[in-house]
Amino acid sequence: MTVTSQLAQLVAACHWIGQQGWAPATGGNMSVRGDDTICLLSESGKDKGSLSADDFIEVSIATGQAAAGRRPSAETGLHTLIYRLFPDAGAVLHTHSVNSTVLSRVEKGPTLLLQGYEMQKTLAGQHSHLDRVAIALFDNDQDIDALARRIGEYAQRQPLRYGFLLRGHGLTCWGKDVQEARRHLEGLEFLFNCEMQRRLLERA
Ligand SMILES: CSC[C@@H](O)[C@@H](O)C(=O)COP(=O)(O)O
Ligand SMILES: [Zn+2]
Repeated sequence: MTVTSQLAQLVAACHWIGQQGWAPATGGNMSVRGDDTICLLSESGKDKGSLSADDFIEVSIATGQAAAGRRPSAETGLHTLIYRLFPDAGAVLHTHSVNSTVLSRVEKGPTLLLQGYEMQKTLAGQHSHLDRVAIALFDNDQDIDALARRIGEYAQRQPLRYGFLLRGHGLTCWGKDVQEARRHLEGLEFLFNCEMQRRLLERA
């Protein structure tokens, strides 16, 4: 698949994310891999629900640098980290849904455990609701380089799959291409919604 067609799919995914209410008030950022060395990343501060292909900036995966005069996402360092850690990652989606923002604060442990849900099978390689899927959770940080270092160190010690939650901030997830990243996002958001409601009802 060409980068041009992946970018067209990413733009469509951004519009869909906006319609879901998962990128309010310019929140969120999205990217697609160009090749081993560059990715195309959303420009900082734009409404991610109404982006066009021109709003994506070429960024070096090694350095996070973009061409002079354009400002890629404030969270560039998280996208480039994912492309460096996972050579198979072809697209990264970061969103600010209410469920991911709240659940990531309610869960105090290092991972959000998902088990017992048929929809776990929306995640690549998952075949049974009986298996446990652990979504990593990190405390938020305005220092993105420090946050990226912390996530990188975690990935050296234990598996980091599908995506991670930042406490009180949102979800960052990826896939081998835009289609898979979008399926992971939709599947995880569905599972977060279920988990929120289950926790609320079981408390009552
Ligand atoms: C709108 S506040 C959220 C931002 O600080 C950030 O978390 C975010 O997701 C969007 O930043 P951006 O620089 O536009 O990619
Ligand atoms: Zn964000």
